Amino acid sequence: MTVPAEVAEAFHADYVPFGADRDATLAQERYSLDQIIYRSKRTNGLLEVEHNMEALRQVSAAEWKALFDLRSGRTVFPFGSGVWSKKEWVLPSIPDGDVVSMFEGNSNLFWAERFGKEVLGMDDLWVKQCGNSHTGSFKDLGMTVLVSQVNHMIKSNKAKIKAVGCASTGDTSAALAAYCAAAGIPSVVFLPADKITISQLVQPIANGSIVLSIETDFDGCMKLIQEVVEQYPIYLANSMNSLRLEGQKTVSIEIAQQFDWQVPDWVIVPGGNLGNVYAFYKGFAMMRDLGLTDRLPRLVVAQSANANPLYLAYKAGGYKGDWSAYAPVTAKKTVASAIQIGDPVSIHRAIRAIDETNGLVEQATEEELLDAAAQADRTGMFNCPHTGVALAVLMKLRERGIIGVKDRTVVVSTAHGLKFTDSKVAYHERKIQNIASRYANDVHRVPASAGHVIDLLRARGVV
Ligand SMILES: Cc1ncc(COP(=O)(O)O)c(C=O)c1O
Ligand SMILES: N[C@@H](CCOP(=O)(O)O)C(=O)O
Repeated sequence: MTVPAEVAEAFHADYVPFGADRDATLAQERYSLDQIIYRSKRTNGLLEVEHNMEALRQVSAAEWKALFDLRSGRTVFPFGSGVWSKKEWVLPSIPDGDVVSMFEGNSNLFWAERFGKEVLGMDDLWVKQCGNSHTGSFKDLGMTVLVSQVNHMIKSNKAKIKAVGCASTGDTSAALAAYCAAAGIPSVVFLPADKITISQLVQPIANGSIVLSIETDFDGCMKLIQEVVEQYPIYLANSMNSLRLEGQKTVSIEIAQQFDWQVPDWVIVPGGNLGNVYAFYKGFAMMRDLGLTDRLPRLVVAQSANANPLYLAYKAGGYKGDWSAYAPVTAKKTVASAIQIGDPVSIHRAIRAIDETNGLVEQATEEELLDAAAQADRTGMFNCPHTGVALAVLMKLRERGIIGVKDRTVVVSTAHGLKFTDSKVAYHERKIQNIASRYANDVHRVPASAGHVIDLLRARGVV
């Protein structure tokens, strides 16, 4: 299956202000993706990548499904990538040769059979393993798109870019560093000093980034990078840049694809800077609008109780559509360090995603998220703390009967647990203050004698 050239010619995307689909006056403002611009000149709000949907409708839903199914997971560059298998819906105009891809996406949709059945009484629970990827988090999905576009702009002399930069709690920086290194483009990462894990820190170091450890928190780094990119030829790689979301939205398309083009009832996404939940919404909405699916799932944002500005606004009225109480917070320390964010850049995008999907917001305390991650690990997963937040939220929503026994539910695992071993080890060693470590598993140190070994195994009931 190929798209006829005369149809493909019309595929095109531009930047428009966020909200332009609802306000015709905003829709008049429009920029090429080859321009360096992150905010609307009129509203100062964020931008949105808008596709020529009429052109995409010239291909039927059945043809799109067949095309995506044919390409995914194969070796033809760049279409074997989970992201680039949907190239026409992502960056239709970029030449294939300018794409910087590590064949990201196509991640496992894990059937959480034991956790679902034994802990929650559910048999249709799935975990989308976005951390099983090149740099160990979902950020690869967005970064392949952003760095490809930068590569294209540099190669075709369309813009003056000397480096690509981001503020990061550790995962965006890892992805940026790797994709830039692959393309031979310099990168700069702004990291909050002592607030990311050692495994995350070593990633941009190894990939040759300029690594800044800044004496502030993530929100402080985010403000700084915005100041710097305004004045110098450094291109911004945070999800504030809507190119990132074009890649991240493909994960919802991939989930539907993995369910033979069925939409789940619920998708639970850990939220920090809040770009990802909007990317999920965009992907699901695009599939529905092009007729591949017939509905949207209900999206749940799962926040750490120590970094919960969206949750507070939801409780204060967001649940009935009144978000006026929203205010940034100062994020407190959480083991879910990648979502230790108090002033999320994509707040309005997240609100849109929740309102449009009849979604909701819930939070998890440190103990709840650590226990949930450990309990699920006992059934074969190896969860990062952010996935722990999403799992703890799922447990709460099940207990309250909001998520039903039969509901098809997807928990989004956003990073690999191996990037967060410090807190996992501390949990099992019962070394986290005020945490009971109810699901801790001890390491048994024994003398090197068969007698001691057998005594231990007997005590544990396995001999
Ligand atoms: C592992 C992990 N989970 C979840 C998130 C939250 O994603 P978002 O910032 O798009 O809400 C991030 C980054 O913010 C992350 O690195
Ligand atoms: N968790 C993120 C925070 C920045 O998010 P972004 O999606 O806006 O880049 C990280 O890993 O840095």
